[in-house]
Amino acid sequence: MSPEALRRHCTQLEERLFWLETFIEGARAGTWQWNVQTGETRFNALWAEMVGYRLEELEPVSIDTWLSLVHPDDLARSEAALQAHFSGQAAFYGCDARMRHRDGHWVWVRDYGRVVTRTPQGEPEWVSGIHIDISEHKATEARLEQALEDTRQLTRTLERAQRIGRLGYWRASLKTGELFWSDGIYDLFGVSRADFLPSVDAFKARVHPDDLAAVEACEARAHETGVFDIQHRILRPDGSVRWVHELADFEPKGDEAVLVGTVRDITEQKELELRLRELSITDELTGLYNRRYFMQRLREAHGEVRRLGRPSAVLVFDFDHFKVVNDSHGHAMGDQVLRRLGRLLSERLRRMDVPCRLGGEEFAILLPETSLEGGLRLAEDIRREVAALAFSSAQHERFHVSITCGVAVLLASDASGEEAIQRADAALYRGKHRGRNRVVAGATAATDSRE
Ligand SMILES: Nc1nc2c(ncn2[C@@H]2O[C@H](COP(=O)(O)OP(=O)(O)OP(=O)(O)O)[C@@H](O)[C@H]2O)c(=O)[nH]1
Repeated sequence: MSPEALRRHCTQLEERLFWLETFIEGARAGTWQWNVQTGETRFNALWAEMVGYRLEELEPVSIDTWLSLVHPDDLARSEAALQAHFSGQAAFYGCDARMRHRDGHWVWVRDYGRVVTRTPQGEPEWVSGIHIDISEHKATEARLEQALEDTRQLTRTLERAQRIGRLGYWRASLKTGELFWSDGIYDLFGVSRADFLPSVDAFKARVHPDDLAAVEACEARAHETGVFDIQHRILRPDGSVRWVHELADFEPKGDEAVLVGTVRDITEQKELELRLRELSITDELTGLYNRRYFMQRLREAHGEVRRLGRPSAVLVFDFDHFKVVNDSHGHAMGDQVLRRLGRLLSERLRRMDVPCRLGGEEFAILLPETSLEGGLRLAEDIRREVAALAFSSAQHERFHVSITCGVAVLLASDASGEEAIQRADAALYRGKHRGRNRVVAGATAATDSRE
């Protein structure tokens, strides 16, 4: 090489060295070189600075300098990474390790390196690498990990609390129909995460058909009131029915209508509530409605007659000579007769009819959408069927019973529904006088002549 070429080459080398140093400084990288065979080691000033020393203070440096500063728990990892590289398994050596700072705290370094020369036998000889201080990054990572763990813990607590409270939470986009369910809701709906993809439509398909209109009305109302609050039934795939309470409000998100809410299993509470309601309107002995409920329905029916002209009839009847039944066959037998009548009425009347035990051995039936003629026909049927019942006393004596029944219709001109009861009662009284076991029509505006 000519002296001129040599000078150019040297200048180029110097230039490259200069730039290399700027890269290293810019990266705040500590550099190391290590002769694996002799243990000779070289560090740059930044390597020492990273752990709070000036390079001179660490002299004489060797591989032991590194070994004395690295965290004992990280040594094995570093050793394994080195071996992986030496054996050719890994193209580079790379390991995160802690080094003790002069102040006593630990500095996290990312350590990269690679074999530069090998012995004629192929053993690694010179290895070089760099240290980058990643303490800040590690601290952020630790904070993130802690935050993640806190979130996991919170989620576990939330899920547990929800399980205990039989509560699930959901998020529905009414615009796209997308729906998110928490785990608890899958259990509540009796479906598995694997086979069921929640969506607003899929949810509605699980709502009890009788409650769907109410759920949709509640959804429509929610757009105005901002609140979605409804109790309804759901049908599970196994055919069972559960009651749920949904409570939600809107979360404004772009132009999407997003409802966020909770769902709670209230089946037991609802069944108890329905049972209590049933008990509060039922006569214990006969299973028919009680007087209080009957009067309430009578008021409603009277309102409908007035407002809509919808006709309703009432039957009032009691047993004939019931005292004799009690006296001859015992009070328990009398009760049995009353229960049998309860069964007969429950079996033969329409769902909309309201049979009730007014008290003692006196009964009434409200027949919505029924004329006087219709009421009289039904009363006659019941009278006949009661008369056909055969009872057998404890002493095996067979006996029959009969009823006398008064029938009246609710009139728009009545001040209250009770006036119809009074007319039916008056007809019943006349029936008793005429010899019992009969049906008598009460007065109506059109049939006053029957009085
Ligand atoms: N076993 C039983 N008897 C009852 C019950 N409530 C009322 N009674 C009886 O029903 C009878 C009603 O008697 P009365 O009002 O004189 O009427 P009745 O004997 O049916 O005679 P008429 O109605 O005039 O045909 C009384 O003996 C009551 O004790 C009840 O819950 N169970």
